[in-house]
Amino acid sequence: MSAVRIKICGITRIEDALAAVAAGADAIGFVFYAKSPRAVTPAQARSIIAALPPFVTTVGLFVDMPRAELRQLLGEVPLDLLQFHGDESAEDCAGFGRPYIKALRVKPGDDIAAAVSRYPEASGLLLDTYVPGVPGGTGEAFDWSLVPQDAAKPLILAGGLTPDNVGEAVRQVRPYAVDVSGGVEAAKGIKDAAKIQAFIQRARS
Ligand SMILES: O=C(O)c1ccccc1N[C@@H]1O[C@H](COP(=O)(O)O)[C@@H](O)[C@H]1O
Repeated sequence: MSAVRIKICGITRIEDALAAVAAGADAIGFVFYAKSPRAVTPAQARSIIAALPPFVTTVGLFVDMPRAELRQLLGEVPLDLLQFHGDESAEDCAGFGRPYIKALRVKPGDDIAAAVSRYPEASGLLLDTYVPGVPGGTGEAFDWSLVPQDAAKPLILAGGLTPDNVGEAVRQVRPYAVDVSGGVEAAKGIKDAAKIQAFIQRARS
């Protein structure tokens, strides 16, 4: 089995992006959702991306952004992959000329395999925790036993992951990738380089 891929999300500063890459992250994520404490402007994201070395996937996170606004943003920021984290349908996610992943917010009793089948064009599905009224970035984990072992798409595990629980999460779920935001922060929107290092080392050990 290949090594689990790792995305560090909610990057707002060049130094945090470089710390993530130096620690071995495969992807970094930018939150384009104004209500998030980790929100960045297109200009901020562009200047962080300009500082990156090659072969780092840049991901833009959106929550029900109007199509015209998203199209304009994609003309301004060189994003490799789109992460739809709201109530977008498969049609809402398509037609932007970029691969995408769709976040599913998981709650007890959910049939994740059935939800995956609703997004046949997605590159993968990201599993986050359902918390009423909050689209994501809650720092809460869900019941990992709900994750199917034979999903039709690569699964990215998210929601409340930390350096302390990511090793067990990877052992139990065997996801394609893991995604973290709050678990590697010193404060909202500010990453902690030591936590990023510990997270990546434990995810892959
Ligand atoms: O990070 C945010 O503020 C955010 C806002 C709106 C939607 C998603 C958001 N973050 C994503 O949520 C998951 C889990 O985050 P955490 O590790 O539990 O803090 C992750 O994919 C973040 O990218």
